[in-house]
Amino acid sequence: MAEKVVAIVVAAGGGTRMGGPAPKQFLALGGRPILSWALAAAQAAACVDAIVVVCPAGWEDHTRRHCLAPFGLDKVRAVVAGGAQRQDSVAAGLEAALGLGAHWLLIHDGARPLARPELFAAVLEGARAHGAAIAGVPVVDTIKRSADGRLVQTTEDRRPLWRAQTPQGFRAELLAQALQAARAAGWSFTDEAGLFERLGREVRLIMGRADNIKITTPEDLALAQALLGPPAIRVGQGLDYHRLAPGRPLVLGGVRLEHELGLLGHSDADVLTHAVMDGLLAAAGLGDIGRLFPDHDPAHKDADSLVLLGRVVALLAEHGWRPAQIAVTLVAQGPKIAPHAPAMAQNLARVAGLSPGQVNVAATTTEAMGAIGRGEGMSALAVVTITPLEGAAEPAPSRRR
Ligand SMILES: Nc1ccn([C@@H]2O[C@H](COP(=O)(O)OP(=O)(O)OP(=O)(O)O)[C@@H](O)[C@H]2O)c(=O)n1
Ligand SMILES: C[C@](O)(CO)[C@H](O)COP(=O)(O)O
Repeated sequence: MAEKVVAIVVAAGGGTRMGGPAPKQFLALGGRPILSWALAAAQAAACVDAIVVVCPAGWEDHTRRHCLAPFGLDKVRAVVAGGAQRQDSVAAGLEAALGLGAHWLLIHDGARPLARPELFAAVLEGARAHGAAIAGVPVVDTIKRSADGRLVQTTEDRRPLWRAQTPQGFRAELLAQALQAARAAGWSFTDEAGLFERLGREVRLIMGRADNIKITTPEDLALAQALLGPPAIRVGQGLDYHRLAPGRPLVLGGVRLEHELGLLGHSDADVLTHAVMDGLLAAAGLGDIGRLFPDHDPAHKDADSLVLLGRVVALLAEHGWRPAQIAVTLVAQGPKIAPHAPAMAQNLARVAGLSPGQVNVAATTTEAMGAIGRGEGMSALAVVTITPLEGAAEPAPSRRR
């Protein structure tokens, strides 16, 4: 039977050097939590069989909802609470990993979002050969020593110096022994390899990459953002039709218009808002409103479509997206839409979290051609853009005011 490889992603630190509204691993980078990127790298590494996530105590639910659920991380088998020191967090992750039958461990910082999946494989290979291996990069700057942070004492020889990164790979039983020895002796280390060195064990260096940065300060966040490139924009199109019938209200963009006919449908049949919802769902790759709000579900009978739009916007947010711009055109022979278009745009903007300038409502007739021209119905076509949601960290359990 193949030996089991478990990645332990440690994300239980407080992020004190970063500051901010939540521990840094929950802050948004490119529209999604930093931790989710680190987990995605472990997930994408073919050599990793399972992942254990270590988060701050009290953040388990937040971690599951915001860092796991939206990202299809199906290798994650456990979310456990860490401790005050990194070592305690690794120990908590180790216990869960041993419970999963781990033979090999790859410890990775939840604060290193840009690690490449192939680095996991390279470190594992090094660990298999030597019992322990870590990613690292040679120091490239000239290194000065200063006792007081003002005056230089000496210039160090940088040639033997490396900057340690993660992943760090270990035979599981060796790491368990090392942690036990450290606990007994009261040793404390900023990385797991330090324990091995102290025990006189061999640790193999594997060439990492300079861009595998650990996000520690606000400057690192800006650098990581620059390395990721500009935020993605996605485009979606939505198209909807409804028949006109007597005895029905005519609601368009949440505005009720005086008209002898209204649109027929299971909900309030707000064709304009329906097209916008379909556009948003299409842009996020989340299907369409028929799938989300089936017309046989009594819960949606006569539903206010602006409320449904609110639910679509919330669903997008769960997947790390927010609306960026909405352009929607109503095709109707009458009544005259132009006087009401600003109020419709305002309604859509309010619910989508946009400013009115980011929403355009236009209308056209078919010059009396076809069914719509004969006043039998209306249609609407929306083109929308969405962008990654920034500041995805929700109000934090431990820092909620
Ligand atoms: N008690 C701790 C401390 C750190 N870590 C994790 O170890 C990684 C590297 O640590 P560091 O960058 O020092 O994170 P913080 O401890 O959060 O940062 P700070 O020292 O600024 O508070 C991070 O993913 C961090 O969440 C952890 O799991 N448990
Ligand atoms: C493990 C590590 O990321 C390797 O660079 C680093 O040692 C963590 O140290 P920190 O002092 O907790 O930032």
